[in-house]
Amino acid sequence: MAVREIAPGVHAVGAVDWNLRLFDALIGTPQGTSYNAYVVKGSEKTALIDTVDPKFEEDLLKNLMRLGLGSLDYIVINHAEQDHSGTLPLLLEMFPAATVIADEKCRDLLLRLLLVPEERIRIVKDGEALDLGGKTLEFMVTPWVHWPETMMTYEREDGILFSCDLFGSHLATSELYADDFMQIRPAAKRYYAEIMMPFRASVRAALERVSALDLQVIAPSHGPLYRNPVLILDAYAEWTSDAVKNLVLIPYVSMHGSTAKMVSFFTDALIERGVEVQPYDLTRADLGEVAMTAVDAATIVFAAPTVLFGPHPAAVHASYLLSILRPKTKFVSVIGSYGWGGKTVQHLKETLSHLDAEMIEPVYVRGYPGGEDLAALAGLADTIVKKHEDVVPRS
Ligand SMILES: Cc1cc2nc3c(=O)[nH]c(=O)nc-3n(C[C@H](O)[C@H](O)[C@H](O)COP(=O)(O)O)c2cc1C
Repeated sequence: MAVREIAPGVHAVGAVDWNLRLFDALIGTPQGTSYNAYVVKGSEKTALIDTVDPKFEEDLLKNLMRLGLGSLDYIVINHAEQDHSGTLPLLLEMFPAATVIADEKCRDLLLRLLLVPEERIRIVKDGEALDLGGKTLEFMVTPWVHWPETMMTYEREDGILFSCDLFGSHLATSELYADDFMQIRPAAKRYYAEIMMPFRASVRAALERVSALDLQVIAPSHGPLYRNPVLILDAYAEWTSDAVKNLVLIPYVSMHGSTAKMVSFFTDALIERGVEVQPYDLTRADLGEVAMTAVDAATIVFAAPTVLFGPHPAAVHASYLLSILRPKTKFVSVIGSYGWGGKTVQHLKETLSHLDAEMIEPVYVRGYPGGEDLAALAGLADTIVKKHEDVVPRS
């Protein structure tokens, strides 16, 4: 990514990863990503805010050269994850006078993850400020806005918040700003679902602090920047709120069509009752989209057949992933088909019990669903409608 000016003396110097398709060896990134880093140059001192994934160290170094930076006084590390901190060891070699600025927990992680020499790190506390000469950096320690050590940096004079992973999106684009928010929104929501959703309470607390700032620009560490911050702040307020939609998410898998028949009937039954439904066939679904739907869904119903005495492995993977992403879903249930016996329902119930959601009695049937089985599914749809009446505001 070319060097871009955000305000006088403040530049974006990060890199775009156009081709990344899997992040953390776990989540799909169909639109690539970027690793954003920023230079803030005061009249006295110069700071680099975050670095880039080590795969892109050359891009960062070139950008620093293009800015004509002969020296760096500070390298602020908001987050110790290697996609933001990984180039630090090289930078410390190249800029021997630079001091690393980090909070205490980040210091501990930098020592362990990157073997950074302890004497190069200066610890800052929440609310502490660093004067670069006409540019003041204020540090906001926001634990569990992804990892335990996460921090944000606010540049007071220009009203720029370097929010690190908060408000990020995995989106490779040549645009510096997310001016067309509706175009960016799905990528921002996907990022929230995959990265931030497990920490909804901490994110909400951070959101309150951020909303009180005089904000001109939000500059996250992935994806485009926001120079109209209210749009992303409003979206986050909605996603992190307790409100759910009249929506049922159905992740399902079926080998020979019995569970698929149940899903098809159940989907229609919910639609007929005025409930929005989103089924995903787990053999081909993008789990990022499943997670995005889980951001709003009042109910999740897992649908899986029994394979070797337990749930089909595709359902094991997806249910475990959803249980650790911790959506605000209020109700869960299980449907599916078996041949002779096993522990599918117990297994999925146990996994889904990690969500703070009420379990509605599963409908688990032997073989291909007959009339009574379909009636039981219609009953489940009726129950869901009633449950939703209590938690979904009427429009
Ligand atoms: C590889 C394989 C393993 C199976 N293991 C079990 C099992 O351990 N217990 C059981 O009750 N049924 C088992 N079944 C039978 C299926 O659960 C049953 O046929 C079910 O109706 C399949 O649902 P589906 O058509 O949605 O795939 C197995 C089927 C297959 C293909």
